[in-house]
Amino acid sequence: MSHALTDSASPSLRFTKMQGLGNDFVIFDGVRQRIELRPEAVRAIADRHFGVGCDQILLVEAATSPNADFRYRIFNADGTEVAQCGNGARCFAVFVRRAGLTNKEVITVETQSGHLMLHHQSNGEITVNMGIPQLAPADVPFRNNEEAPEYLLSVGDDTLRIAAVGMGNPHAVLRVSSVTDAPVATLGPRIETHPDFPRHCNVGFMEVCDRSHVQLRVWERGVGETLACGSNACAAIVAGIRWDELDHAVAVTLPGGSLYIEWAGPGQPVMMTGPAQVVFDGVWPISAVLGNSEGGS
Ligand SMILES: N[C@@H](CCC[C@H](N)C(=O)O)C(=O)O
Repeated sequence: MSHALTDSASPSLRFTKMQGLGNDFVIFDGVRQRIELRPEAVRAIADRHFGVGCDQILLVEAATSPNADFRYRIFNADGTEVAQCGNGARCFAVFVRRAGLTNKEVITVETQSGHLMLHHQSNGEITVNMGIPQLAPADVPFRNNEEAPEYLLSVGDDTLRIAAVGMGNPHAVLRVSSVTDAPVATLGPRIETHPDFPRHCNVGFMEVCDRSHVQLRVWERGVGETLACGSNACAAIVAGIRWDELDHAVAVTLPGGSLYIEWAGPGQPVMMTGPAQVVFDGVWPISAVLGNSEGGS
């Protein structure tokens, strides 16, 4: 039997639609349902016209290591599996408590980029320890011989100044004088797929308002422009601090709302605080992916 997406008990899967600053997710409980997500299933569910519609799908599973509470997997709308998602991490934290999978206030979760710690705050927001940023080019990964706060990147006839930062996933960050006029849709995909980023990258266009406030728009790898990207917001603040243009605690205004990011400096983890909200619960028919009414073959 070959399934694009399977559930041992029924031909449908329960999901919860959530959003963190408008970066939206379909979240599946893979602890209580047996789920295998293949790229064509991800694309069908994420489709905004023929599916549920989302930027990423999150699959919550039982932990595989004893020092974690859960494992969670992240899939971009184009079907690719990726290692990190800041807004998704906050939604995951709300999801597991609401689903009755845990009542802990501090949750440790395994991801492909390592363990993350998530703290529920008394005001309902979530703080995520996003880990220590990767600054060595090979770790981003980015093709350059030496580590530097800024690199030159040739894109067509232009030479851009960018930062390359790993947050468990790869990021480029550029300064712009105005996020409103930033060429996100034109330059974003060219930097995303630039050969100097061998695994492609998420691209942030950052306007520094003052040392404790920036505005940011993000072209996300595997999605396009989203209303917010938590991991790129972390990368942007790391870049801005390394350029000595920002203090160590910064408010980041994205099209979908604001995050608060703190970073003490190299070797220290980035802390991200922001909201996460449930939009609705739903049921996805497996036949919608398989193209038949049986839910299997
Ligand atoms: N929206 C996320 C990032 C999701 C993954 C990213 N598109 C990638 O391919 O690395 C966030 O909030 O961090």
